[in-house]
Amino acid sequence: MSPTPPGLEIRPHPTKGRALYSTQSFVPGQTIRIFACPVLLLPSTAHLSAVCSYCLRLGEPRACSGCQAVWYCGKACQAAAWKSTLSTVGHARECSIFRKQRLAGRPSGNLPTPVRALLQMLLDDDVARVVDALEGHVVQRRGRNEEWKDLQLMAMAACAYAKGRAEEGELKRAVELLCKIQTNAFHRSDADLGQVGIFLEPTLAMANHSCLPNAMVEFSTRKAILRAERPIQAGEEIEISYTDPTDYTYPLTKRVEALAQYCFQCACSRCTEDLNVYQVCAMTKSTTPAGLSLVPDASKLRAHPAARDQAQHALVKSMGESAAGPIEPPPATASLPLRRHLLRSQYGNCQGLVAGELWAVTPVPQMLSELVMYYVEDGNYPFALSVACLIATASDPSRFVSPFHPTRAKNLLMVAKLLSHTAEGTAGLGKSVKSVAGSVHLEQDVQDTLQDIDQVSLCQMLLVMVLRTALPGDADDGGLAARAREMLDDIEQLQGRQKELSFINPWIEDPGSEQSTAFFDYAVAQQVDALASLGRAVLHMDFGPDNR
Ligand SMILES: C[S@@+](CC[C@H](N)C(=O)[O-])C[C@H]1O[C@@H](n2cnc3c(N)ncnc32)[C@H](O)[C@@H]1O
Repeated sequence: MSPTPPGLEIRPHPTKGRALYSTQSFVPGQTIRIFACPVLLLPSTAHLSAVCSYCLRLGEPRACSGCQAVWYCGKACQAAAWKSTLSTVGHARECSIFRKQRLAGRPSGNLPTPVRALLQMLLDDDVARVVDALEGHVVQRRGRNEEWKDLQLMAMAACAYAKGRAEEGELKRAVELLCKIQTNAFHRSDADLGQVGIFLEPTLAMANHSCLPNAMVEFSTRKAILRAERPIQAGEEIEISYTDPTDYTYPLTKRVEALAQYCFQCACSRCTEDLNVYQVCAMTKSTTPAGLSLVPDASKLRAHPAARDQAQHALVKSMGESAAGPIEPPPATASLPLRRHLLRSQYGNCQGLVAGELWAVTPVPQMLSELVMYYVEDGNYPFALSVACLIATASDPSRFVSPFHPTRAKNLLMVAKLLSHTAEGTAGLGKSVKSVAGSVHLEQDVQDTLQDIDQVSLCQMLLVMVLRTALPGDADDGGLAARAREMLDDIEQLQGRQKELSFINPWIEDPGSEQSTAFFDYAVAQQVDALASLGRAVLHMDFGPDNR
């Protein structure tokens, strides 16, 4: 294994095997380490023709003319991917194999992701040796019949591709390598695209899991960036979440299910005491710098009744567990009326949570995101905006205490994007609200609120917040920050905003000053809160019990 980079140390842990420890302190949002030399980085099969196989950027990549099983966004990425490096296997080694298979009428573009990953290991002993040193839980996995059969089938397929026919010993080694890949590879996801591939780097693979993590992993092109989510002291273990890319707030049973593939039981206090999101939020000391959170007064978040009240806690537990099962995003091809119908029934399942103002309890935030998409597709931007504000104020800050959490940044950007639509003209606004709403008062309220708000300034300040919480360099790598920067550039071109800028610029320069804090509260926090209140009313009117 390569030497551990500075700032980090790998040491044995009394119960978790090895662990990653920090050798210095880190503040929330700070980059702990960038891992730019993965031993494995490839798109998942479902995304093969949608992202570049080298940089994993979304686009319209073109298939390699040799094998037609791998796609690149341009010549530079194709050339960079061709040769092996010290850490990764070059495409040259697999291309000839894929080409032969294609000529024999067996296209390789639909091989399962783990088979393609294992094939790379089998083609390069140096890379395989690095993976050999990792934990694979081979014995436990052998005891799980179905999983073991799948692993053997995939190993046979990879061996057949690599060598034609495998000896028993080779097959055994292939299965073991596959176990190690399954235990240590990350689902390479980003806030925008979800899971688009897998990423494996041996030092990062030493990070253990907690449902109360103090660090997070974000991906940008070929890099994984380990970032502090909470304050970390020198000597402390660095723990990340292994469950659903950016979400460790699922109900306990769902988390246990998700962690089964790693063959351990989590013993963090979220698990052992079955704490709900509000309890975790209440016990987390927040040190959010000014100008980063839509709920600057964290004591408001900590005071949620579900953090203290036993009856509310019981409600969160029973309703959260029972409602979390049925929430599935509607099929991409579903018509708007069908989506509306599905959302109605999901809203009905979540009624107890909604009535208790438990907006941060899974699956409510996921359902709210679906509702935003529904209103967007229906062209009703004001309603979409009001529900997005509800997510940004009543769901996200309680679920993810750190304002640097990528889900929070993603939803802030969503609010900003929707504001850019609603700000476009009050005529369009009136039309779109009226065409959908059933209540004259609510239509009027939404219109009045939006007309009272300086939507352009609000949008500008939210974009500045997105950039403040984004990864350094993200704007150059085409991530969320790139889009925020582009929108901000457009706003900065607008003429005649001297008066607004005389307030906004001092806030940008010194968000912590008394004047800036008061301005932020008035211009951002209160306005988003007002829209979020309308979001509650919109949902009640459109999806509530009277409308089913
Ligand atoms: C990606 S590896 C992490 C490094 C690992 N500890 C090692 O020694 O190689 C994942 C494995 O670490 C162990 N692990 C991770 N988080 C754990 C936790 N919270 N409690 C116990 N074991 C854990 C499990 O064996 C899991 O399959």
